Amino acid sequence: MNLREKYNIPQDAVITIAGTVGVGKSTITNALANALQFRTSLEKVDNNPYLEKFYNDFSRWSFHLQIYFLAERFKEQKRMFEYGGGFVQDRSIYEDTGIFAKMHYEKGTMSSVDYDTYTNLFQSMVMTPFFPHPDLMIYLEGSFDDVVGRIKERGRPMEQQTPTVYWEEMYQRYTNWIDSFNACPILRLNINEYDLVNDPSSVELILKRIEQKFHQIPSLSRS
Ligand SMILES: Nc1ncnc2c1ncn2[C@@H]1O[C@H](COP(=O)(O)OP(=O)(O)O)[C@@H](O)[C@H]1O
Ligand SMILES: Nc1ncnc2c1ncn2[C@H]1C[C@H](O)[C@@H](COP(=O)(O)O)O1
Repeated sequence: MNLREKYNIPQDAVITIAGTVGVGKSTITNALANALQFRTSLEKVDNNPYLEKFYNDFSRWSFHLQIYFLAERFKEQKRMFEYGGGFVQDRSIYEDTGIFAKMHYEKGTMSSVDYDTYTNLFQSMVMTPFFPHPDLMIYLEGSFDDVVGRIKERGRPMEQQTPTVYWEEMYQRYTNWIDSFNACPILRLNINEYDLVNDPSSVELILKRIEQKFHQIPSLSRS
């Protein structure tokens, strides 16, 4: 019996991983997909033509970057549902608008015209009854110091040069955003509850939590 069967996780499930930058989404995405024999939908940082420019000049590039991310995530969304599920996704599409676009608009690094254009596009593409939502969102949370420690340890130059207040603002926004998120069921996971880097077998603790969550919600407990 494989781990997916052991923990009664449907083979067509789509699980999305949410949480602030550096909290550990990519790490858990790969570990869960590997354990479940699911495909991954990864956020590609290296080939992003706007990301570095954006970190150098938020005002100049924030709109371009949001449009780019929206297009990429929408393509990925389509791919996941065309395959008939069986995916773990690194970051949900909801964070782009609920966290990033909103934050840049409210902080003055995206104009109101650009923000309106972006949110109209987002709403007509995503927030419609025709858009399939994930079966489960795993929301990763941890202390701000741990998260910033991980950003430093990972060492992406564009993130190192970004002032800590940027990560603080984002961290606060995530904390508020998740409390009112309701587009799909949520499993909250504290990053101190598992350690995929030093103890790969801790993926089973996470699978157990997913199984319990799927059981609590009748619409998720298909097999
Ligand atoms: N359980 C863990 N313990 C220690 N370090 C971790 C753990 N999970 C992830 N990391 C490290 O934290 C950094 C950020 O993780 P990553 O998965 O890239 O985060 P995200 O995708 O959320 O930005 C990486 O250097 C990664 O190796
Ligand atoms: N929608 C976004 N707007 C601005 N920046 C974003 C967005 N989505 C991701 N990012 C940035 C944040 C990080 O620097 C990289 C990758 O994110 P990570 O949380 O490390 O996977 O892209």
